[in-house]
Amino acid sequence: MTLPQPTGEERLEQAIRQALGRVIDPEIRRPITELDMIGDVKVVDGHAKVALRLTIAGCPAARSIEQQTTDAAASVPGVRDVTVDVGVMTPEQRQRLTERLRGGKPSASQFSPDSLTRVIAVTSGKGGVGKSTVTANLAVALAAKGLRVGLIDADVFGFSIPALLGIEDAKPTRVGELILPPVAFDVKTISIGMFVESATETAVAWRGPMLHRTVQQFLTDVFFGDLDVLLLDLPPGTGDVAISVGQLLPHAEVLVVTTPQPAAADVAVRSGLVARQTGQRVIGVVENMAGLAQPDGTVLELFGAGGGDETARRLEVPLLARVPLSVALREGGDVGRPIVAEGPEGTDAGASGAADPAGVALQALAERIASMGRSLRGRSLPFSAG
Ligand SMILES: Nc1ncnc2c1ncn2[C@@H]1O[C@H](COP(=O)(O)OP(=O)(O)OP(=O)(O)O)[C@@H](O)[C@H]1O
Repeated sequence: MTLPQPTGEERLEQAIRQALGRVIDPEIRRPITELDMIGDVKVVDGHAKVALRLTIAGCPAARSIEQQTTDAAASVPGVRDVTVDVGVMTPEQRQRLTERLRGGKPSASQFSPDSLTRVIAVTSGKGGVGKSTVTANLAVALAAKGLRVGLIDADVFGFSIPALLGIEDAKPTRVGELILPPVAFDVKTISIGMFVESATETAVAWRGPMLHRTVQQFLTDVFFGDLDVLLLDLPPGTGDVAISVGQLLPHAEVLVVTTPQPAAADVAVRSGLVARQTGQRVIGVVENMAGLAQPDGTVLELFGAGGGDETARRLEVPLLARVPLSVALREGGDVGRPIVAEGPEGTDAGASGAADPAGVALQALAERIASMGRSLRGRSLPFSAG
């Protein structure tokens, strides 16, 4: 028996589907063919017609997906021109997609102790010590090393992460019950700030249970996909969010950011101790705003010295980095371009030819954290008895 051979046009249609497998949805970060976003593909006399189903109407990535679909189909030899019919998924198709993305599991935290993702919460005793700046740079530096990184900005009092990453106007896309986090510098980012109506409306007035539900929702309904590292920028101090995160992510590792001021060590130590009480493991301390090198070679210790060492000593953990005061670091934050995104050349201080010491220290911090591997505490290990 001979099987019917595909016609030339059927072969072209298959080749187009294959080429479309290279188009990645920028928010979900999977090939559009895997997401059932491609419907019929037809070729007649070299004219290709591709049905593209967007996840939602008004999808912010629509233009780019349509263009990439056209380009991919047009790249197939034998295709003369391409028409892309853009439509939107039906509610049933969207439901199937969200189920698939959840891996068939019911709505539950994606970051249970058994997940393969390292969860690192960044905390500080008080505000303004540069916790968000350190977190944003750490996330971008880890992503630049090829790790898959997610970042939750849970700092209700000063959700500064979107601005630090240059996405202050980004709004997450909703696909059914799933929320797709905006991506900046390869970091999937979600922030409480993306859910308040205007910059002047703040979430500060939110009460504990509402904050708890929001953090819980971030962990269940935001589609992060497979991550190597999830960073959380906590509000300063030991308030409701820190406690909720402690309850929801008891296996998280904790990084404490403090300044060199010895007097700040008390509150920094306290934030580490509260994290510890919920079962989390403090992995180290970062001293930020350390001495500023002067042109004459001296170091200006604007905020004193010793706070990082003191905090690390009292928490019995290593001081992982000392990040100096840096105009370039502050400016990078102001324009939404983290200093580590510039790479070693970008942190170049110009005339002196020396890389910016804050950028170097943050890169080294990322290096050190990546090399620590993930904690296996609280995780059930595979056991084989034979
Ligand atoms: N090493 C540094 N050198 C110079 N400026 C810095 C440094 N670290 C942070 N800053 C600046 O200090 C200010 C406060 O930083 P940031 O918002 O990161 O602090 P924070 O601890 O997250 O504050 P909060 O928790 O209160 O929101 C910002 O303007 C930031 O650019």
